[in-house]
Amino acid sequence: MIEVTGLSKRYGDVTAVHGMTFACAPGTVTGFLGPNGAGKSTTMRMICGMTPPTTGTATVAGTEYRKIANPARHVGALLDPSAQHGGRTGRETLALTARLIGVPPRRADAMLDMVGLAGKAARRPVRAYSLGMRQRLGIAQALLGDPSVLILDEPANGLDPEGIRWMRTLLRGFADKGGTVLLSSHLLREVEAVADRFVVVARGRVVAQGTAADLLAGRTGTFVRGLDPAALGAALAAAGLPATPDASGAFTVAADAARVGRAAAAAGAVLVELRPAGDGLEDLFLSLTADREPVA
Ligand SMILES: Nc1ncnc2c1ncn2[C@@H]1O[C@H](COP(=O)(O)OP(=O)(O)OP(=O)(O)O)[C@@H](O)[C@H]1O
Repeated sequence: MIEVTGLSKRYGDVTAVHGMTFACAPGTVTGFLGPNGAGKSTTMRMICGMTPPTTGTATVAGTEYRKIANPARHVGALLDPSAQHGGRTGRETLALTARLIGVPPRRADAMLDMVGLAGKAARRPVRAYSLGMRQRLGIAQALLGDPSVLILDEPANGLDPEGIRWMRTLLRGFADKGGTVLLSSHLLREVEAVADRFVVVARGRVVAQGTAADLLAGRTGTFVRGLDPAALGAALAAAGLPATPDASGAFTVAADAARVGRAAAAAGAVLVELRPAGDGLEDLFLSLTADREPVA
């Protein structure tokens, strides 16, 4: 469980994070979404005890990160893949961490294998790694202590489509076994397929949170296009359905698809398109985060 309560961070006159409150439950993946500069990294750094909050609290399993004994055994974090020492090989990096956190060295090899960095890749210095390889190494490092919580800042950066799919499967499996995952991204499509819940942030504040269904509740409607726009417009009007035409002659109707379809059928209007209105998660995310100016 991750609990963030009234968390704020000011840097001089910039408020990077402003009164954020949210929680991530075991068994779930939470997508932490927001445009560049929204305050995601700062929040994750505060949860992981790397940046002190100005006000508010962040706890993992009820305890502040800094007060957890051997935190890597409870919380796996990937906050900055470029922070790894470039002169060490992937294997040395993990072996060193394994020793520091008290896990057997063979677990380092198992993790390298799991993230696809076994063999030759493990023996190359990290400075020769691509960003995607660094992300994989960072994920291996985060998992090394067999934690129950994962906090990953933009882990999909630098991963190819196969790598992104691999990561999704890994995170889903982790959560399905009872783990808690907080996963940030500035791109909805990177987290949409794996997240159970979303915390959407903009300008340092939480602007929406919940499941996709929660976020989209009340934003329903039906998009409909007829072969003859005038005939369809007349059919919708005759059925008393409120319809807004667009420039192409299609309509967004404040009614479900069945009612719209029936109205068209009753008037003999031929439909060429009938679907939920285009107010999907992506549109919602863009409209919630449209203004990218940070709060001063
Ligand atoms: N150490 C710092 N000193 C001053 N300002 C900072 C510092 N760290 C972050 N900020 C500012 O805080 C705001 C939030 O930054 P943060 O990196 O948390 O956003 P983000 O959502 O993670 O964005 P990105 O996706 O670009 O990393 C930005 O305006 C940033 O410039």
